[in-house]
Amino acid sequence: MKTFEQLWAELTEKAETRPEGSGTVRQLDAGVHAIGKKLVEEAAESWMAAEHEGKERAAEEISQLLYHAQCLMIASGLSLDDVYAHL
Ligand SMILES: N=c1c2ncn([C@@H]3O[C@H](COP(=O)(O)OP(=O)(O)OP(=O)(O)O)[C@@H](O)[C@H]3O)c2ncn1[C@@H]1O[C@H](COP(=O)(O)O)[C@@H](O)[C@H]1O
Repeated sequence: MKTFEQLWAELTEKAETRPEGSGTVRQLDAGVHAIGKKLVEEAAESWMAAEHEGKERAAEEISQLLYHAQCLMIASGLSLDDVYAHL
């Protein structure tokens, strides 16, 4: 298990070091447009899971939504503080 901040630290490190076989590096290389599409897909899957598939599936889909939101932030050059400033 990891927190939002721990995942962020892991993903920003991967973006910098670009380890072989990292799905995150692949996502980032695909760019903002491709990541944005994935984010929307995960948002829809989160909605469907929450409405029809129960808590466990909803939690799983929402975790993927958060992962792709972080990828979009990194690909857009945003920091956590840039986003937290609006919360
Ligand atoms: N939390 C996640 C995470 N959530 C979602 N995903 C990606 O999102 C996909 C889920 O999308 P779908 O449900 O649509 O599944 P899919 O259709 O099989 O996926 P695609 O074919 O569309 O890629 C997964 O296949 C992963 O590619 C994630 N990929 C990585 N992480 C974490 O990110 C960290 C770094 O990962 P790597 O960069 O791969 O080392 C690790 O801690 C991972 O646990």
